[in-house]
Amino acid sequence: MRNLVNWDDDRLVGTDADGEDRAVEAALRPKDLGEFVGQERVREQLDLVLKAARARGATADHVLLSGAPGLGKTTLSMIIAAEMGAPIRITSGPAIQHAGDLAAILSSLTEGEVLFLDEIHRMSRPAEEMLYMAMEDFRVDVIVGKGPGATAIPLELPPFTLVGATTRAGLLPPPLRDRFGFTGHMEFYAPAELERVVHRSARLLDVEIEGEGAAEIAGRSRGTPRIANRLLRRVRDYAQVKGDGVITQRTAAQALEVYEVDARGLDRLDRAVLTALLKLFGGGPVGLSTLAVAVGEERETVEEVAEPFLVREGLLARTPRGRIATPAAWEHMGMTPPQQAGPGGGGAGQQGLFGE
Ligand SMILES: Nc1ncnc2c1ncn2[C@@H]1O[C@H](COP(=O)(O)OP(=O)(O)OP(=O)(O)O)[C@@H](O)[C@H]1O
Repeated sequence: MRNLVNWDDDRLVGTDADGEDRAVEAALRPKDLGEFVGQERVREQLDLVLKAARARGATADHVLLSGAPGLGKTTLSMIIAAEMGAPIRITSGPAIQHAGDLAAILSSLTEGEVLFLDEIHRMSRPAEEMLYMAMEDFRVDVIVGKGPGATAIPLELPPFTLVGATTRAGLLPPPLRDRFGFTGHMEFYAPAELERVVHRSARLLDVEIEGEGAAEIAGRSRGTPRIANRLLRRVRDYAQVKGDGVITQRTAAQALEVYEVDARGLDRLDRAVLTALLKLFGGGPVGLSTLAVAVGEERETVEEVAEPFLVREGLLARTPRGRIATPAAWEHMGMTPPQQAGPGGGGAGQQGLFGE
């Protein structure tokens, strides 16, 4: 079976960072809250939290950031450290499988240090329980020995700020969630905000770009700065090879057509799903398995890789009877729904056959 993570990695519009992303992201990260584009509410609230902590001369409260990949959680954690004049340690939930791994990290923190824990919902249970006490009392109990002879040795920790990141705050057990003093929910970015991200990155990458070129890239970036920066790099390549290096609306549109990212940010897989749904099943309802077979992909790929964005965009709906295309899907794909095709048109009468 095809690995879903790899599917997402391979996509130009995938949200997880690939090797090239990681190499350039460090250079493109905003360094302070003023440079951080969008997320007005989180930015404003965080600004208050940090200013108040600085005024008290205290370590900032623990911060939980939730939101989809690539929206700037890592960037924001680095900004928190920078604004507090503190060092930062970066690790992730899956990297902490034993409570001992966490104890080793916690005991080496310095006073005021920021600990960024990405994918905090994927930590092991024992590590999670150790974290409760560390967050609340700045103390951990290190268990030495096994069985009846095991002893808990208390270890004092310096005050630190935990910044936890998760794709969904709801995935966290309430006792962990409650120990954060501030929770910021990161939203997808509006096109105008992504335009600012693209302009800023173009400046840092020393690429000349026109306003309409930035708008074209922003409109295809699925509300996500990481994707905007990735598309910018591919469009830059195209502009250098096929033009004079300047990114105009035309070069951006042509380049992204070559890379099969359409005007709304849909790629080949997304369009294959919509095409099957519209052409073969008259817009649905159709069951997920049937749709997946029609697209030639695994059920999970359709459900977890393609559908979330199609649903978010209002192009596809998941109903108890199966998947259905919305009027916006017909419009986006330049097709006419069966009921509007005149007498005898479309296969609406057969739709029930394909529901699951
Ligand atoms: N608000 C923003 N303004 C400008 N650039 C941004 C912003 N948010 C994110 N970026 C850029 O997007 C890229 C991805 O951001 P980041 O790594 O912080 O995302 P993330 O939410 O931590 O993703 P993941 O959950 O996959 O680790 C970075 O290169 C960063 O420069």
